[in-house]
Amino acid sequence: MTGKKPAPPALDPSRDALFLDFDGCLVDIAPRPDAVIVPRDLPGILTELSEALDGALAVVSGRSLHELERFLEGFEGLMVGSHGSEARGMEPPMAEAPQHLGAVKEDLAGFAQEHDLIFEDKSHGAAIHFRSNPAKQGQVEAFTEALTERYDGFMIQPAKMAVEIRPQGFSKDGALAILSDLVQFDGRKPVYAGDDTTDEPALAWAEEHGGFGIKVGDGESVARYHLAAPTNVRDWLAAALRVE
Ligand SMILES: O=P(O)(O)OC[C@H]1O[C@H](O[C@H]2O[C@H](CO)[C@@H](O)[C@H](O)[C@H]2O)[C@H](O)[C@@H](O)[C@@H]1O
Repeated sequence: MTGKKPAPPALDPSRDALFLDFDGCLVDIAPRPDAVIVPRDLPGILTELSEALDGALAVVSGRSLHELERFLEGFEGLMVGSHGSEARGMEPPMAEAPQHLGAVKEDLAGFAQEHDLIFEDKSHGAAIHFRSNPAKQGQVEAFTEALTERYDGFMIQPAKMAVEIRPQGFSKDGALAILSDLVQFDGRKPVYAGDDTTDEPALAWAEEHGGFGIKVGDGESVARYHLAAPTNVRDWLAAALRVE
């Protein structure tokens, strides 16, 4: 169990590279995607840390890039969105929105409306959230599965009380590999913090590339370290600045 795993060692800004998931890692999970509460000092902490790491810090999220930019307004550092297909501060992994995206969104939005569920419109995909009615999970899964069979180039991304449809061929660990080729990451030890199954390949990537992973919250993980909640992650980040 992750609960038995230790807390991570202090971040070393002179040697580490830091990759941070957003939902469930930097901010608490909320009842709806638009209801997350971003602590006022978070963009400032990320900015200071990014400077301390000479730019070797990136937020890596399943969120659309424009949503991340809105939530973290004031932080101008590296960001990867849409589960690795969008980025700011590096070459965007996916140059254009996927073909058939409009049709996929239209079908998903219609399904969500019909079943009184939340539809999340995303830059390269979309999500249906069933947190308000978990009994709908099976229907959401069947519908989204059928959509990915109808439209080439998309895949299912299971999420916390949601199912997402996103483009094939992109991933958070793939984004870490691209980021690591940037000069500011050269020779640094990758440290990745994340809470969800979507973060596991990136946590594994950090472990396999000389660094370590930090699993946030409950659940099995390949990460060797553990923090219980986003507040503990933010404390860990702030502690690294106090040492500076
Ligand atoms: O990669 P992440 O930064 O962890 O983003 C993953 C998905 O997070 C969001 O959904 C989740 O958080 C919501 C707000 O707390 C919550 O209401 C929902 O149930 C969770 O699944 C976001 O809406 C997605 O777009 C992200 O891909």
